Amino acid sequence: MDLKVISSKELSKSDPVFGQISFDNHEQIVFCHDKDTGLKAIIGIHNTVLGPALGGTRMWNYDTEFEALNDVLRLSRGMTFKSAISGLNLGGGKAVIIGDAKTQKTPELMRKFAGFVDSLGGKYITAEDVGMTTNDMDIVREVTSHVVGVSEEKGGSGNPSPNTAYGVFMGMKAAAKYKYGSDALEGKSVLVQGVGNVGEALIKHLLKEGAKVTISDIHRAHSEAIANTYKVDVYEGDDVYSHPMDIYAPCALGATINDDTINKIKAQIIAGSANNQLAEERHGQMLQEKGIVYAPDFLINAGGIIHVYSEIENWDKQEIKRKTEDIYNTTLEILERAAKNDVTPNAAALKIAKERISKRDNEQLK
Ligand SMILES: NC(=O)c1ccc[n+]([C@@H]2O[C@H](COP(=O)([O-])OP(=O)(O)OC[C@H]3O[C@@H](n4cnc5c(N)ncnc54)[C@H](O)[C@@H]3O)[C@@H](O)[C@H]2O)c1
Repeated sequence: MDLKVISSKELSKSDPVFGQISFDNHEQIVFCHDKDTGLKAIIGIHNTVLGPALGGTRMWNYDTEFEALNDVLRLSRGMTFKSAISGLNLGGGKAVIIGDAKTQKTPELMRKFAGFVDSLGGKYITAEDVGMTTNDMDIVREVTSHVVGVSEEKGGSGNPSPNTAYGVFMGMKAAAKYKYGSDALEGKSVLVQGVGNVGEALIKHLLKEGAKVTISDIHRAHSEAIANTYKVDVYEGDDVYSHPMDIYAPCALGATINDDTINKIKAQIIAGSANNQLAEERHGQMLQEKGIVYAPDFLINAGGIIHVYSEIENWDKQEIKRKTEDIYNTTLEILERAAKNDVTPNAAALKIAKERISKRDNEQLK
């Protein structure tokens, strides 16, 4: 994405909403508040040309409201291009709830939030994101039908994370094919940063393929537990970006490829699940100059949305798998196209996504 990551101090200098740096012609921004439950949420609908705006709800203890707004603007925009590049008939949206998911999330708060989602009449469809679980989506489902990522017991598709990890694995293999001429990951050293829902599932694929996995997670006890379970190494130093590795898989939070880290990264390939990995578009150019192959995040982490979208299209498990495996060919195609046209893979992927939206927009105008 070509949006800057800036501090909340800088954000507060801009106009409160439409003047924000991350505002990019979003169609609708909904501020939701409920006195009794303490709900403070923002729903961002970026674009609905291809279909209803689908994207998860993130619950995070933002330092300021500016940060929450900035996040929902960036994330909803990313969803537009993720669905477009993946060939889904969906627009881009996202919601953020301001608060600590561990201490402030209650069923009542989730029901109130669901009421706001319902009030949009299907223009926005929610799902889980950071701080949310399938159980929370089951609660949302009690109030509104405009939710996916519901548990299998309640007729949904269940946790999307394993499928996100499978898509990332496909994208990583395609990047390896492009870089090394073979997509085998056997013997390649891969650093997985963030071993939560997606990171852990990714480790399983990597180990099965014979990769040498090192993990890093801010929660020490959790990373040690994962290391014990899968017999992988834990990164011990204090500068993970300088760690020698063939492949860097960012699976924690976004913007880890930035001015501070870019000159340290020694990997030949970057392929991970985190949204908005490039702090700014120019960091994509810098990676290219360094010869580092970057598999665009919004392309290779689409396994999750493919998974939950199956609830709308009634796809079975085979169809979900097939569509997720398509990420391999699309990634390879985009890397080749980017090299041919001397643009970054991110720019090449974004161009295809935007063309699909424009085409549909023009058809609708006819
Ligand atoms: N879950 C999905 O299906 C899905 C789909 C698309 C994109 N993503 C993105 O992938 C990323 C991971 O998602 P998840 O569902 O696994 O989240 P998660 O919350 O389950 O896991 C994130 C992990 O990262 C760790 N972490 C946080 N900051 C870190 C840091 N600075 N260094 C190292 N570790 C750190 C956390 O301790 C946690 O273990 C997120 O950016 C998410 O938006 C997830």
